[in-house]
Amino acid sequence: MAGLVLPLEGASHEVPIHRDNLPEQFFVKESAFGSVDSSPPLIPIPVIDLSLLSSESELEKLRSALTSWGCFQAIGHGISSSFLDKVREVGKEFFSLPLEEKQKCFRAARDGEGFGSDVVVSKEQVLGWCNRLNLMVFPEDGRRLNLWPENPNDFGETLIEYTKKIRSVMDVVFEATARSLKLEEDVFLKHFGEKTAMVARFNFYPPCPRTDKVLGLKPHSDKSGVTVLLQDKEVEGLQVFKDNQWSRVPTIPHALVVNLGDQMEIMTNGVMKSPLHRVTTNAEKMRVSVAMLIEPS
Ligand SMILES: O=C(O)CCC(=O)C(=O)O
Ligand SMILES: [Fe+2]
Repeated sequence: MAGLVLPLEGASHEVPIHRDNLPEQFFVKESAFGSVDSSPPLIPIPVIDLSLLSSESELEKLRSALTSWGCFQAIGHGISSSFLDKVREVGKEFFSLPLEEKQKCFRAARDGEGFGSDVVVSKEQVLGWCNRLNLMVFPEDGRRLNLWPENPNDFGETLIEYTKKIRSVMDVVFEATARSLKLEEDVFLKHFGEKTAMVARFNFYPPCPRTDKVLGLKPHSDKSGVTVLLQDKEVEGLQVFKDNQWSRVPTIPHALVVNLGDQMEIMTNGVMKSPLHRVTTNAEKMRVSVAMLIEPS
């Protein structure tokens, strides 16, 4: 529902929202997954150097990460830090445009693509403090360019370049994942080939006046095969649920967070995990992340 973009826009540009008048729909109810401000310990998710995956020890780290956490921070992926900065930057530039400009990319009701906040399906629904821009980036003939921002003017070329680079990174990860499980090297690659669907999701979390009650994204697992996430360079927020507690995912500016989605958990009969994760809010700073959701064909 496009109109719901407005309260969040107000927080960053227009009518300031005060602690006392935040709509209740944003308040998280207590759940089995603990409260919002549970100050989780910083148990870092594993870090895997993709350039070392020819070694047995790094491969074993990968296997252990995917079967216990279902996610890891990938370094040594070959994408330059300056290009990762550029990807974050075009996202930030788009989100900081006036609402009239962003409206050109608005998501229509019942459409998954375009710019907007949570799709509202029930009155009871708790809303996330997040605006998102979803765009299909692969296959090429699936791109709906009318929803792609024209401003900043290098948005499109940057996203296309990023898509290519993420596809190459994923080829390495899929091949190594298969080897780590002692399976045929192409067992995953052949499910994520030419017919793979890839969606880019730019998440934008404005500063929030009630960090104690409101989440950027509620606990969820991704429905994708695999998600590759570029976190904000400075502002932390992502948390992963493991062993009955939330762990913070520290920001490593040049790393990509790889997390498995439900379809990989199903394809591997639960040997690999699709982790539950959530995003907290920040009172002073906005946060941007860019998720690439990769679906098996
Ligand atoms: O913003 C983040 O760190 C996580 C985003 C996420 O979980 C998602 O887009 O599904
Ligand atoms: Fe997610």
